[in-house]
Amino acid sequence: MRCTDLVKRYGGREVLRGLNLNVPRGGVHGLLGPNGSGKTTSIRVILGLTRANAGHAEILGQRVPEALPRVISQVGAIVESPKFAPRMTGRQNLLVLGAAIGVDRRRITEVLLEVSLDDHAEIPYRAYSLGQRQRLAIAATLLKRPEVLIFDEPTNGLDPVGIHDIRATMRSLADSGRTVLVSSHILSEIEQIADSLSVIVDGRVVAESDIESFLSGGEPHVRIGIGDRVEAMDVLRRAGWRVESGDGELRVLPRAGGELDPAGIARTLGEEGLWPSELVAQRQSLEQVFLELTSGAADWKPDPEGWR
Ligand SMILES: Nc1ncnc2c1ncn2[C@@H]1O[C@H](COP(=O)(O)OP(=O)(O)OP(=O)(O)O)[C@@H](O)[C@H]1O
Repeated sequence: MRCTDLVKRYGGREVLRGLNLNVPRGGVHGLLGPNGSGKTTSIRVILGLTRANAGHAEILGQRVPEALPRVISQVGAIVESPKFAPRMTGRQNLLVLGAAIGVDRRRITEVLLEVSLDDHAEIPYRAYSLGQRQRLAIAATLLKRPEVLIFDEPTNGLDPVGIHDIRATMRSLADSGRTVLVSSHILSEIEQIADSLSVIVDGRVVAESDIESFLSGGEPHVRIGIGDRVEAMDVLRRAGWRVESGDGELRVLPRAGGELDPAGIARTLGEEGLWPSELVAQRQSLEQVFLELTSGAADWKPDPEGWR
C-alpha cells in the first residue's frame, strides 16, 4: 500500500497534510500516531471510504478509489465495530455473511480455526468477550481470502488476554503471507507486533522504518551533508568524534560522555576548509520523541525534514 502527498480537509481544517506512506508487502506494518494525528482518516482514504482533496493512494499497485472494484476483494478491513446478530452463534453469523458473498461451510470452519474461535463457534454472539467479538470480526474479513488486512486500533478496550489473542492472530495472518496494516497510538503495542512502522504526527508521516532501526537507530546525533565525506570523516574522527557514513550523509555521534556539540563539529570541519551543505542536530531518539508527543510532556513540534 502506498499513499502519496495525501491532503484531506474537514471544513477549513487540514487533517492530512501531504501524507506519504509506504507499506511493504507481507508482514505487519504499524501506523503509529497520537490520537487525532490522522490514522483513521488515512485508512479511510486507502479504503475509499472518504476522498482525499489531493494526492492519491494505491493498494496492490492499483489506484484507489478509481480501481477499488478491482482490488476490494483482496482487502479485508475492520475500521468500525461490525454488526453481528446477538442471539446467533459465531458460526451462524459467519454463515449469513458467507452466504451473501458465496462462500461455503468449509470456509467458515477454516476462518474460525484461523482466529482460534473454533472452540466457541456454537456460543451466541452476545456471550462473547470483547476479544472474541473482535476475532469474529477478523474471521468475517477473512471469508473472501484477502491478501491485505487493515485494522484500525484493533485492541482498543480489550483486556490483556484479548489483546494477546488479537496480536497472535495478526502475527499468524502475516506469517501466512498476508500484509497486515494496523494502527495504534501505543508504541509498545506496535513494537510487539509490527515488523515495520510509519509514525504519523499531525497529518504527516514523520518517520518510516523497520522496528529495529526505529528503536535503535535513533540515537542522538548530528547529520551532515558534505561533498567530501571521506575527508570529513577522517577529520572528525581525528578530533575524537564517532562518525558513521550512510545514505549520502555522515552521522556524528557525541564523544564518549560528551555533548552533541554541532558548533564544535562545524568549527572542526571549517578549520580544515570543509564546509557542510547541511548540518542538523537530532537530539532525541525517535522513540523518545514519540513518547513525549503522546504523553504530552513536550510542547515540541517535529521538524519532519530533520529526522526522516
Ligand atoms: N468526519 C470528520 N469531520 C470533521 N473532522 C474529522 C472527521 N473525521 C476526523 N476528523 C478530525 O480529523 C483529525 C484526525 O482524525 P483521525 O480519526 O484520522 O485521527 P486518529 O489518528 O485516527 O485518532 P484516534 O486515535 O483518536 O482515532 C481529528 O482532529 C478529527 O477530529
